[in-house]
Amino acid sequence: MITIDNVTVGYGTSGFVTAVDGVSLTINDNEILGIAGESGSGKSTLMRAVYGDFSTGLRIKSGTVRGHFEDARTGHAIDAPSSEFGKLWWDQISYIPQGSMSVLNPLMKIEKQVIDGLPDRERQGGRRALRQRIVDFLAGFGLEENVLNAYPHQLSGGMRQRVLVAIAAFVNPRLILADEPTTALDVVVQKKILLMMVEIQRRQRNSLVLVSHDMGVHYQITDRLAIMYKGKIVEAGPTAEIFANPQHDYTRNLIASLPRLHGKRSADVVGEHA
Ligand SMILES: Nc1ncnc2c1ncn2[C@@H]1O[C@H](COP(=O)(O)OP(=O)(O)OP(=O)(O)O)[C@@H](O)[C@H]1O
Repeated sequence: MITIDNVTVGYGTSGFVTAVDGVSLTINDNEILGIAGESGSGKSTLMRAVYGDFSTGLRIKSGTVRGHFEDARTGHAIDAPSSEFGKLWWDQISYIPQGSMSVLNPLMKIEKQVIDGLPDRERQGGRRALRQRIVDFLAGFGLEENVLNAYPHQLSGGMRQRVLVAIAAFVNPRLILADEPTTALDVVVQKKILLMMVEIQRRQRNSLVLVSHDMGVHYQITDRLAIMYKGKIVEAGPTAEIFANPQHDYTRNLIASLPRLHGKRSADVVGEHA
């Protein structure tokens, strides 16, 4: 679905500060791919490059990020570099950035933000019908209709985060990029939201890339895992294999820093809640 080939990404117009250094990685159809690594290792930068968001001064210095999708309406293959991904936002790719409060407009009610953010075609059946579809969809996330009438500050952090996940999933994109979607939340709420994301992925059979520094989260829900260290991917592979046989010292340290692996892998966890 996405091929990242030897990509070097950084910031700056006059100078260039490297944040991601010669990374190659594939995002496959129908998988949950985890990206782990310490703060500043380049995880968010890699996500922005994969999303094709160059608004932060981000620049791909060398290498390529290419997407391979299928147009849901025509069935035609779409093959594009990340500089053209803006056209694929919503339909094919959606993004849940870090920090719900910084993403949601504090001065605007949720309803307006959700509806205004959707592509025009979603509004073709009329605003009322769309609103009802959103209400039904939010119900699946344990969110009641009155959430739509609220301003972001009137919701808890967990509710805001669920709203963001719901918006990202509503139009059934083929790829959802989630950058630390639950980091600021307590573990109970975190678990609920992650389960929701796993359930969406299993239902929509799309791809979810989950950035988290929490190896426990990766152990529980990801199929494959890439470990970043100082701008590079130091190892990548099936999550179970990386936990069973970590190759890199940094990965070994990350795993050793976990207090105890007491969780179950996603199939069991989701099964319990099905
Ligand atoms: N908008 C920006 N302008 C300039 N430099 C940036 C910008 N965003 C990130 N960087 C730099 O790029 C490097 C990688 O940052 P990035 O946010 O991608 O790491 P991260 O692994 O996601 O960290 P965290 O876990 O703290 O979010 C860091 O040195 C950071 O200072």
